[in-house]
Amino acid sequence: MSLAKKIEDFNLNSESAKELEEYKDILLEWNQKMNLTAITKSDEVDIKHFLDSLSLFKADYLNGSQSVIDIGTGAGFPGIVLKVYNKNLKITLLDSLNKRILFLNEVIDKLNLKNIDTIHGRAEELGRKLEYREAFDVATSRAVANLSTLLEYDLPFVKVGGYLIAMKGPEYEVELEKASKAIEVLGGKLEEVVKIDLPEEITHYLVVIKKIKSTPFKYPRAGGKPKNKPL
Ligand SMILES: C[S@@+](CC[C@H](N)C(=O)[O-])C[C@H]1O[C@@H](n2cnc3c(N)ncnc32)[C@H](O)[C@@H]1O
Repeated sequence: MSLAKKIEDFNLNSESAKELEEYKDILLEWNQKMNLTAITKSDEVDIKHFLDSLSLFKADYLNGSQSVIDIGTGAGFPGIVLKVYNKNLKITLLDSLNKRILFLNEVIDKLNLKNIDTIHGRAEELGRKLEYREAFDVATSRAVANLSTLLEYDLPFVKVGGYLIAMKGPEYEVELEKASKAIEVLGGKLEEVVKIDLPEEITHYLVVIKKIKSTPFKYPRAGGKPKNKPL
């Protein structure tokens, strides 16, 4: 099945489809020299990286010109794919591993993407900086941390009235239960959970948290606490 066929639901235009093919070529080439993804078959990249990232458009939060920060973006999932699909989005890609940032800069350059930045650093440190604090309409993360930890990493970046969209597997229900205190303390409210069915019987969930009040300044906590001692 071609990429175009698999993603026909999304009405991807030919320019975006070409960009995704080029992105895949760069990803698989760089992946031979550095560890960017465990997914190395072209077809698998289409489904598990591209289609999965595009699934964020199934929820109605990214169809305008929102500012979006993708926290723990790794090789650019979902952030680069969001930009390729909706050129109006203002995207910031954040990751704590500099070699991944170098890769992302190369992709941005080769695909000639505009209005997209990269930041190298740890979410729990950058989220305390005024220039990033409550500066984004939407934060996204896939495969970065359990939900309680993720809330402390991501919600400080989100404007009041904005959203965190966490891409999760079937374990999301247990994570949500454990995260009820973190959601409240950090200024969030569960908005909805969107079920995503991908080919090959893969099911994912978008856990959407709305930011309803400012995150208290003592969060995110220092010293690895968000990860080691989740709220
Ligand atoms: C398993 S990878 C997932 C990458 C990508 N989101 C994906 O789904 O393919 C997790 C990424 O999060 C980054 N990361 C983990 N903790 C982080 C933190 N506290 N701040 C920033 N980046 C972090 C790692 O460097 C890594 O690139």
